[in-house]
Parts: sequence; C-alpha cells; structure tokens
Amino acid sequence: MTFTGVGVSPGRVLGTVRQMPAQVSEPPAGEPLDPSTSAEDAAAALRAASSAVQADLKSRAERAHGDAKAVLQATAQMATDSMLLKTAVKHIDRGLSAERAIWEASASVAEMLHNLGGYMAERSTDVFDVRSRIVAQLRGVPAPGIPTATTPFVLVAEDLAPADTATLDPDQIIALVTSGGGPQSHTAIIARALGLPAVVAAVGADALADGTEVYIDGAAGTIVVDPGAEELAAATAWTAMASRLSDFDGNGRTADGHLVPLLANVGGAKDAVAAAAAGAQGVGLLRTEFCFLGRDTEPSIEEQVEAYRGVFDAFGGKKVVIRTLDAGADKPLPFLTDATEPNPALGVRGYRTDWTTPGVLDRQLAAIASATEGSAADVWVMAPMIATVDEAEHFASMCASAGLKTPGVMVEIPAAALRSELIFEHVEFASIGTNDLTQYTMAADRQLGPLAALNSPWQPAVLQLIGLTVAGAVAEGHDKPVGVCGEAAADPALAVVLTGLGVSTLSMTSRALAAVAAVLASVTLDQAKDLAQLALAAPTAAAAKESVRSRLPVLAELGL
Ligand SMILES: C=C(OP(=O)(O)O)C(=O)O
Ligand SMILES: [Mg+2]
Repeated sequence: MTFTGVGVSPGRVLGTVRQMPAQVSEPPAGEPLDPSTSAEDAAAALRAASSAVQADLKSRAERAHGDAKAVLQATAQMATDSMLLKTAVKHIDRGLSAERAIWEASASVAEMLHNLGGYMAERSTDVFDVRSRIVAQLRGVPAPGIPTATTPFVLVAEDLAPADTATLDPDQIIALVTSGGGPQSHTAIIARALGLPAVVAAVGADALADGTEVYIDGAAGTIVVDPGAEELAAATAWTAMASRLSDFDGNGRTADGHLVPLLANVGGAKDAVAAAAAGAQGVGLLRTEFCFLGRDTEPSIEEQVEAYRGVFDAFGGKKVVIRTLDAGADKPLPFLTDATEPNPALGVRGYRTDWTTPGVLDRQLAAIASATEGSAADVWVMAPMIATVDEAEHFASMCASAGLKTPGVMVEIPAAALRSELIFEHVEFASIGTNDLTQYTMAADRQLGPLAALNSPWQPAVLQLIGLTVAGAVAEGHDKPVGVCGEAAADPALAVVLTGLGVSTLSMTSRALAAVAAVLASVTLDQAKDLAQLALAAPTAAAAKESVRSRLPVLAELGL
C-alpha cells in the first residue's frame, strides 16, 4: 500500500512507524474522587505518577543533546515540584480526583510563576507539560509529545507544534510524516532545517500502526508500507548520494558564472554558527522572534543585543539581514499578539504589532543598532508583513532614527508585490517571503493540510508576483536588490526559476545550500530565464513544477 502526501524535504529512508500520542484531554471540572479510593491512596498514586514522569524525562534527557537536553532536564525537575504536589494533594483532600487535582494545581502554580516574571515566568510552560504527562500516567495512556524508542523511527503525527520540535532529536527520528500541515507549515520548515526527509498532508497516515515498516520518499511525497527490494535499493542509493551533497564550497553561481549568493535562514546564534560552518555566504533571514519564542514578556534591550550579536559575530565581514519581530499566527508571542483573534493570519501580526503595542519595535531597532556597534557584519534590517507604501516609508524612518542605514521590507503580501516600485522609493532592498506570499495570494492557510496543493510556491500567480516585485526594483530611477528567503529558495528547481526571474540572492536552511548550489551550477543564466518563462506560462502549479523539473536532469542524478 502507498500513501501520497506533499514531499517537503528530500531524502529516501526505510524505517518503523511511531505515532505521536494524542493530546491529553482536560479532566472534567469538579471530577470527584472515585468513592472506592481513599484520599491517601489517590495522593500516593499521584506521587507515584509524578515520580514515574520524572524518571522518564530524566532518562530522555540523558540520551538527548543540546537544547533538547536542557528542556527535558528542566521539565523533569518540575515533575516532582513540592509546591505543585502539595497544592494538588489539598485538592484531593477536598474531594477531587487525582487527575483533576493536578490539573487545577498546575493552573495556580503556573499563574504564580507567571506573576513572578522573567526566568520564573518561562517555567510555567514546564508546569503545563508535566501536568499532561502526569494525567496520562494516571490514566495509563501514552505520554504526550514526541515518543521515545530505543531505535530510530519514522515519526507520524497530525502536525507538530513549535514546542514539540524543541525535543525533536534528529538522531532518533529518521523521517517525519504528518497527516495535516502544509508545505510551509512549521513542521515542514523544521524538517528541512534538520535535513529530515518529510511528507506532509499525507491523508490516512494517522491510521498507520506503531511498528509498521515504511519507506519514505521526501521529494516525491510517498510512503510505501511494507517496502521491498526496490525501496531498499533506493534508500541505499540515497545514503550514498547524501554524502556527496553534504559539501557546499561557498559559491552560488550559474554555469556561466552569474553570481547568486546563497545565504542562510537562522533563528539565533547557534544556527548562525552552523550556517557559517556549512559555507553560507551570509544570513538572508534572522527570524528574531525565534530568539524569544514562548516568552510572555518583552526581552530587555540587553538580552536582545546579546542574541543578535551572537549571529553578527558568526558572519564578520558578511551580510546579515535581520528581520524585526514577526509575532502572530504560526509564531505567537504573548507579549505582542492576541491569542483570541478570530483570524490570526489576517490579524495584528508582524509590523502591525507596532500599532497595538507601540515602543517594542523602537526598542528592538535600538537593540539592533547597539548590537551592530563594533561588529564587522554588514547588517541590513527588514520589517515583516509590509502591505503599503506608507508602512515602508514609516519603517524606513524608524530605522533612520535608530541610526540603521539599510532598511528593507519583506514582500509577503500581494499588495506589496504589486506596489513594489513605489515601495522601493523608500527602502534599500526587499526579501520575498514566499511562504506567506503564497498563503495570501492563494487565500490558503499555510498550516492546513487539505490546502497543500494551493499552498505551493510553484503557483504561477505567485511566480508572477515575484516577477513584478523584481520589475519594481529595477524600474526607472533605482536598481535595488531583491532576495527570496521563503522556503521556495530551498527547492533546487525553484531556485533556478527564481534566479531566472531576476532574484539576486537566495536564503534557506543551511542544509539545502549544497543541493541548491549543485542544481544552479547546472544551468546558464539564459537557461534559468527560459525555465522561469516556462513556469510563468504554465497553467497550474503542478504543470510548472513538472515542466521545469523535467528539464533539469541533474535533479534525478542527485536524487532530489
Ligand atoms: C520567510 C517567511 O517568513 P516566515 O516563514 O517566518 O513567516 C515567509 O513568509 O516566506
Ligand atoms: Mg512570513
């Protein structure tokens, strides 16, 4: 049997399925203690469950590395927190079930931590994590979150939340399959960043039983159940090819020498150091909100300076494009965004948060300016979610007030693409966010699996808007650079099309640099321009993709 979804990160592997356990549901309010259980026994069961959760988290922490290890250690600590357990036991003593008692105790402890602010406030997420785990343990169901196993496995989930991905260990997980999620969803972005083969929107994959043997083709988007010799050969060939594709010599250029600097998308200093080691020619997108995800207080200027300087230091003498906070929709930041908005993707997000929470953007620009002092990096600053010419003008004036010399905008709303010529009168550059540009052009939520086909950056309408943006950049009176920093840049065939459309830099996860460089080097600039015209003229996204891919034989040679 074969399932088909949307391939979002290349790679061919064989492995065993592990399903992501379902979310733990809230025990009903007022759920009473079972009459056959005494309060003492319920309290003892609660203590035993919390110790079991702690032991599990500790053993996972021992096997994990880096950030995942630190997250797991902190959560393990919280599992047997004395205040948490004492409060829960009080609830049991007044007649609540152990499950409801720990649920309510967690809410009050989390609120108290939250009110303490700073580091303590951040621990409130750990409280909620252990709460779900303890309830699952009491109910005898699998713990929520990424499962553990003694051997590497293929993780199958409905979709992954940003918090899950913090504990996603690429040594344990060899591929990702989701039944939901679109090609620009968080899961897809993380899979590419980790170099894990991934298929999203694979309808029916949630029915695969744990332990099922599967073959995953992350480029074709297929999942073959009970694979045979053919799939084994394909997986073996991919492993050999992947090592050939692991080196990037730091040069993005076409076969006839047209330079296309290949930059990295990073979320902080750690990524930046890895990107520099992978040969990235600079940073095309520093997602500053990733430095502060999960925080519910605004980071201080000092914290920001430290976070940004870590990235600048990794790229001395090179370009670093830093994006101001893009809070909202798939990247909520509680100190800026309103979780109750009915339509977050169309709401107060990105640059717009300056209207509802003025001051945060000014302070961020001041922090960026301060981080650039004494840094050898060439720092460019851009705002996300710019829709109009006067927004671009206002952002440029804010940058000027902060002493920042190279202001730019992200073009990710069709209105900005259509009006780019006027926008370029105020800013020095633009970077196209194809993830959001596609979502807004096609009116298709980038996180929704059923809309994955609409949500493809191969949509000719999206390509046309990219072409218009470039045309506006080179219109009479100015000649300004336009980069692409959406996931489209990491698709080697689309990278050729973008180059042919006149895009001057491509920014992607550093894992994709070598593959993009190899495919770009297989065509001349004129061939890239011809392929761009072919894609623009195609009637559908699928036809655009197919006709371009069929003219790039190097893709098949490299297994991409
Ligand atoms: C690069 C982009 O920004 P993000 O994915 O962070 O919204 C985009 O929208 O293409
Ligand atoms: Mg975006």
